[in-house]
Amino acid sequence: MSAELISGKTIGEEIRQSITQRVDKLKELGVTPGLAVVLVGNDPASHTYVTNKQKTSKKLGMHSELIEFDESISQEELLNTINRLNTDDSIHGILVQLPLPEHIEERAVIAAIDPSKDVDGFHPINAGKLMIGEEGFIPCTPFGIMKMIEKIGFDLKGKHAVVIGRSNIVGKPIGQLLLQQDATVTYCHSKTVDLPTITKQADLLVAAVGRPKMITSEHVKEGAVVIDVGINRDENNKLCGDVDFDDVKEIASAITPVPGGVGPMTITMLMANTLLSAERTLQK
Ligand SMILES: Nc1nc2c(c(=O)[nH]1)N[C@@H](CN(C=O)c1ccc(C(=O)N[C@@H](CCC(=O)O)C(=O)O)cc1)CN2
Repeated sequence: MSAELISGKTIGEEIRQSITQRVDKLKELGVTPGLAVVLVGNDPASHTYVTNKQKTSKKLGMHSELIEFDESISQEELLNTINRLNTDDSIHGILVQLPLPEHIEERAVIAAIDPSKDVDGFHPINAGKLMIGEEGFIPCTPFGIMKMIEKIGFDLKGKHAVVIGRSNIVGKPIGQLLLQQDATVTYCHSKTVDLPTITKQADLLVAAVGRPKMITSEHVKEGAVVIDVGINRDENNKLCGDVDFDDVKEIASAITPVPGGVGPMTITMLMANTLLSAERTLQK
């Protein structure tokens, strides 16, 4: 058996087309969605991601601002910038690219963003809203994963979903979203005993571990849907996920590739959240 490929490039493109139409409508009503991206330091991967965020937002007709700081910026200066963006009416979405340099407290920076502009969905208010099923902002990667699951028509009701990873950005929120769709959710992590016995029971397996090709066919049930959140480099410095794609594709029913799977969905859902934030200003 060879699994169906769940392409984030294709699904993302479809979603972006509908975003463009909604942006045009909003502009006719006098609101141009505005995104501010804050980048600190010189991490090459972060640089690529923020460039893509900027390019994509502009392509969709949004207003986009990139604010770059040297690695040595103080936390206070960064917080001042966030405060300014919080009160700027042309900005509907603010994000601070992670990771931040060690001398800056990530939690304090995230908490300083106005929750109504927190298009990353990382603010404690939005994390809490997600937990109790209230409308806020859904973090972009888990949001993208849910869109992919919806697109392939996989009904989560009563299914066993196993999430490997418990980060605030991916693992915890995706578990909550799967639960909201009536899946039975199990979280696994670095201290889980006998991982394959648990993952082998999964109808849907989400791997967000950060270890190249760690998940093999030994971890996967025949016919399972496999979502790979990892972005790693293999022994030949080639981009790969947490899942050994060539091995697992033989037994899964559907699988996301790396690159071209979950990653591109993250940026698309950031655009969706920015648009949503701008649309909400008309409801106030
Ligand atoms: N403030 C945030 N920081 C970070 C987030 C986030 O959602 N908000 N997530 C990641 C980085 N990230 C977006 O910021 C991101 C990562 C990967 C991709 C992507 O499209 N990956 C490609 C491969 C890219 C490559 O060639 O290296 C893929 O999987 O096809 C998009 C966005 C951490 N920081």
